[in-house]
Amino acid sequence: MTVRLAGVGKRYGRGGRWILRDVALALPPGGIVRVEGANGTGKSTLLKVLAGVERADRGTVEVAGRRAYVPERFPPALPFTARDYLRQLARVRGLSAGQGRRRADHWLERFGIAGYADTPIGRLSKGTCQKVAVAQALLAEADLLLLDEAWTGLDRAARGELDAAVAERAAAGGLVVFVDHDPGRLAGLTTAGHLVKDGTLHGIPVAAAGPDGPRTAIVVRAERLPEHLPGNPGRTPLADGAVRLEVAAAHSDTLLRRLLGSVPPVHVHSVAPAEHAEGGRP
Ligand SMILES: Nc1ncnc2c1ncn2[C@@H]1O[C@H](COP(=O)(O)OP(=O)(O)OP(=O)(O)O)[C@@H](O)[C@H]1O
Repeated sequence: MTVRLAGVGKRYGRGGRWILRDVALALPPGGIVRVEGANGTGKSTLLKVLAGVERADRGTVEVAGRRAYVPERFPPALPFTARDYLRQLARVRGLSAGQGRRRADHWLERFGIAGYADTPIGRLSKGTCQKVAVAQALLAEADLLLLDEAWTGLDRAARGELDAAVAERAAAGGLVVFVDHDPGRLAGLTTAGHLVKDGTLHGIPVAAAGPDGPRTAIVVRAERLPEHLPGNPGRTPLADGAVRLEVAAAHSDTLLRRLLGSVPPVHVHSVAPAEHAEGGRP
């Protein structure tokens, strides 16, 4: 398990109201978990406890591995440029200077903000600042990624990138726990859901991409395919050297985005519903 909570209670200040009263939670690696609930019920509090930025007042909190967290409110007036901030954070997380540089540049590029890399964070627009907040968490490649309304304020392209990044993290064995008020967020990718109510968690159904649901086949040709791909597609080598990837349709957009952004490049030959795909279904 990446996360195991038992009997967790949290209140702010001695004698304060118990926000979380009795939370039990066990989450294995490789999942995407939705946390929902009405305003003020304790969703952010739960994520803070998971992130280790707030301590539980009772119960046990076990988290295996490295954590990264996008808080609901990102402190915007930091005395760094976006690039320096990301590099600093990478260093704090134990990455080498070279790795930090590469990952900072990678995420600045993916979120379309490389042009703002040398701008002090305090002068960035709200949405650009949010992209930096998201990038600092993603560059850690953490075992537990916590996203508190991380999509808020992002433009459409960045929301898609974040969706893809979440799918990639889960495909690589990471656990992602997110709070978002959009009920459709990561629909089809989410593996479990919990409602926070009256200080406890209640399991809720999620529209997971079932093994019997629609699938998409993508035929590609590449010198080298990335090891981890969103949705863990099945890979079938074809006679002409191409590879047929088959994935749950809900993952196909994120998989395509990942393939199109791959280095070395991946050439996409066809995309089709699996039953009509080139090469047929195995
Ligand atoms: N630092 C704090 N000090 C005191 N009370 C706090 C603090 N942070 C949160 N609270 C209170 O704890 C309760 C739960 O807040 P929390 O932010 O966890 O809820 P939420 O479900 O994430 O809400 P929202 O959907 O509005 O973001 C609220 O009543 C809030 O006022």
